[in-house]
Amino acid sequence: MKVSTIPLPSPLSLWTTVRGVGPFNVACSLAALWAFGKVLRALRWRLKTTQLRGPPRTSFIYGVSHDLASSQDSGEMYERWATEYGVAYMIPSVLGQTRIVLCDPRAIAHFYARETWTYVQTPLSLTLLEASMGRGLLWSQGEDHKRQRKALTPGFSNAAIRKLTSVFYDSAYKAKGAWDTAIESSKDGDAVIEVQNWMSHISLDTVGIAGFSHDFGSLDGKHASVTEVFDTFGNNQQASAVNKALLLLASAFPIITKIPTKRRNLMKKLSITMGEISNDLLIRSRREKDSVNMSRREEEKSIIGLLIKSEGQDAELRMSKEEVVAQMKVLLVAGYETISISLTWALIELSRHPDVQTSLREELLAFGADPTYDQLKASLPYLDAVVHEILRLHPPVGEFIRLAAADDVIPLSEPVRTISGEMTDSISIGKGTLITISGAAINRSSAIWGPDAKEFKPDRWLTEDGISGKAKEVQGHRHLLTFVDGPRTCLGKDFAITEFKTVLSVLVKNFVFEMRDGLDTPVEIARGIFPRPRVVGEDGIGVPLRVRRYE
Ligand code: HEM
Repeated sequence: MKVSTIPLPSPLSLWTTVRGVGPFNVACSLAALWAFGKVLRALRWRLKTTQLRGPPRTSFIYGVSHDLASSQDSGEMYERWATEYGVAYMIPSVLGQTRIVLCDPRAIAHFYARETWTYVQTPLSLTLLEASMGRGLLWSQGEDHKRQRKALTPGFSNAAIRKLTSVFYDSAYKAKGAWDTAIESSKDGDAVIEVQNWMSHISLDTVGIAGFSHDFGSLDGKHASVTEVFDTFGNNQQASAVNKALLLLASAFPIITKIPTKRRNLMKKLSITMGEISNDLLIRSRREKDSVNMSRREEEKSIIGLLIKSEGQDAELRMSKEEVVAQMKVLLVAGYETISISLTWALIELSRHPDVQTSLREELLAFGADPTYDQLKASLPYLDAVVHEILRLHPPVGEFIRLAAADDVIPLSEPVRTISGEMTDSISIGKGTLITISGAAINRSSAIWGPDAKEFKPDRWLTEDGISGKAKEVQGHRHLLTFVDGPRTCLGKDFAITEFKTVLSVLVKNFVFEMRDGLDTPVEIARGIFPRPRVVGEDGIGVPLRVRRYE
């Protein structure tokens, strides 16, 4: 039998055809193909995804994203919508995109169990994370994330943090020394101290020494280039309307992040500065690792020491030099801003609640000596309660958006009404769905934490009934989403809580804090890399407190 073959066009004939058709027609055909693909994907998404109710768009272009981005408390908006539309709902986002918001403990637990595999970073997050920190732990997903996390984990073990506790105390006592001097030189016996700046110095020097055996010296008044860049972000509050619009539109078109805006230039500067610091530290630590001097070798117990070790024999955990540098950037960003924000909020809330401040001081003074790592964990219940109440009310990172990389079905603990009016106790998620979880909304939800959810009440942590039944359904450290949950749960959680407790205990034992302009001084949210508190009317991220010695 004769098999007829269809002759393939030669490259030359193809080129001739393309030339004949003309570039305009080729461009039109490609655009039509792209649009067709988009329509097909949208149709598939509609078929595969439960269509839920939700708030109407307030802007044709941004949906409700602009309202959320400019709100002082997006958590409150998410909570209000949950009351109206149920524990899972849809919000209109930029350029016709839709996001599903989960406010249900069962759904959230299901979601976090599938993080980095079914639910992954959005293209915009990937672009921004890579530009600022490289392809480190926060950027990686799936198997790659698992490998990187395994290599870093020993640096955060209980034994490792127990050893680092003295570093936390050293930073706290340096700040105490400087504040003593400031108070002594004032004739009124007190001083107005801009505490946010000091909390940043404490957290930067601590993460430098504990993470890489590098003293940034910011508590000794040294200028650290990394703080300059972070501060520029913090002081860059009045981002122009154009910049804000570009950032929002970038969620639909990540390529927009390549436009050289002021924010992008700052991100670039941040990356270069952190890259330089990381490189210097890497070279020094390698030199020390090779040194025959045993006391030097002991420094390998710092987080970077362990990272560098992972460059060695164990092929499974092997990381490239770029990855090691990226992890150092991740540690700097994760360990610097978050703790500094939490400590600042703690000093604000203690100034607003003098009774809580007094009770905390009484517990610390009754305890006597500076508590050890194990005592900080188990022997100071009121300190523990204050710290967790701050972490609940003021999570430094309040909201996460992820993309479904595969179809899924998410179970709910209570049914919700769909757009067509039926009740459902699970929602189908089509590949490509954007999912939002607001830790701030869940941590402060009255439906979950009870009617006093918005109040600063450390006592709730002291009794079994202080935490309501619904809150107990929230999975995550102490039923909070502050450190999230699942494979991406904060690796530095024990580091963070120990540092938080150490610094707070030294400061509250030795000083009394008051809002400079009275108990009711309003505090607002200023937007830097992370949202930070700021006393209304202050420049940048100023939080001035009146501080006197406790005698
Ligand atoms: C109050 C302080 C802190 C809070 C509230 C916090 C919160 C978080 C959150 C929410 C994440 C998840 C990020 C995401 O999924 O995109 C995270 C991840 C991470 N945090 Fe923290 N963090 C704190 C302090 C620290 C400190 C002090 C360190 C290190 C010294 C640290 C190291 C990390 C690392 C390495 C990750 C990445 C984990 C992964 O992707 O597997 N964090 N943190």
